[in-house]
Amino acid sequence: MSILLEVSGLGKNYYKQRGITRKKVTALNNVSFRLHSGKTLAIVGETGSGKSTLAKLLVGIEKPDSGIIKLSGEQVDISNYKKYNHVIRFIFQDAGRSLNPLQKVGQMLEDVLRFSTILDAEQRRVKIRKTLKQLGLLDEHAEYYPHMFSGGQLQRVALARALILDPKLLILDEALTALDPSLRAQIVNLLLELQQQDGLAYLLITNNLQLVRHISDEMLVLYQGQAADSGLTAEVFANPQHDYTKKLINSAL
Ligand SMILES: Nc1ncnc2c1ncn2[C@@H]1O[C@H](COP(=O)(O)OP(=O)(O)OP(=O)(O)O)[C@@H](O)[C@H]1O
Repeated sequence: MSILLEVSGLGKNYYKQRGITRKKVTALNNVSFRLHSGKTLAIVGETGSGKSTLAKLLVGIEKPDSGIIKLSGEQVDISNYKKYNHVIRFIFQDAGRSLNPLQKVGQMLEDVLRFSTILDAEQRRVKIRKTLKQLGLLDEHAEYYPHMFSGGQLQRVALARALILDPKLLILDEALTALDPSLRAQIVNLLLELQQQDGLAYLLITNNLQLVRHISDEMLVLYQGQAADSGLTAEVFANPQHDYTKKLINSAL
């Protein structure tokens, strides 16, 4: 499998105003990793360790202060949103509930295609039907508003919006956390199927270590913005190096 995403020396600082002084917060410091096509990398770490900052840098919501991001071997300026938003898509926690309540699902998907592709109206219609089907939804769901779906279906709609552009990488930032266990299992199976069919890569941000163990090939543990441990998931679980990772894994056993 080829290297899809290569991140080297990524760094990001924020500045918080405290009265008349500005306090520097280093959210990420010199973080590097690689993700191969068709594989899953889990990012874990305590609250404030920089996980969401990493996701925001990878989808261009924030700009890094240092470091290089390469996609398929080519250095990219990911903040060129229109150029890369079909390659890297993301869904956040409670993604289903962040859908526009006044917009039918078909229209929402249509807008994504109109904004980011050159497909004509008929091609867009076919693509919407195909994507709904791929996610176990029906043609008629295109006419539904978000409130007409169950929680699990809503998560599928959010996935449809993320996947309709045939991305190579999907970032799931705590996207499965709010689901109840049986629903989560359904969505995880769906994600694994899609990965096998299409060679999608996932960057899974979560503190659910069972999930990490179940679906990730590799993991990166962030601690205070830095990589504390990284490597094959089974190896990190078997032989954690950093004290924080040891504690984290012990608490999950
Ligand atoms: N926009 C911002 N302005 C100032 N500080 C920020 C901003 N966003 C994040 N930070 C700070 O950067 C650090 C990393 O935050 P981040 O949200 O990436 O952590 P996280 O690991 O995703 O945490 P959580 O699991 O709670 O979501 C924290 O100290 C946070 O307070």
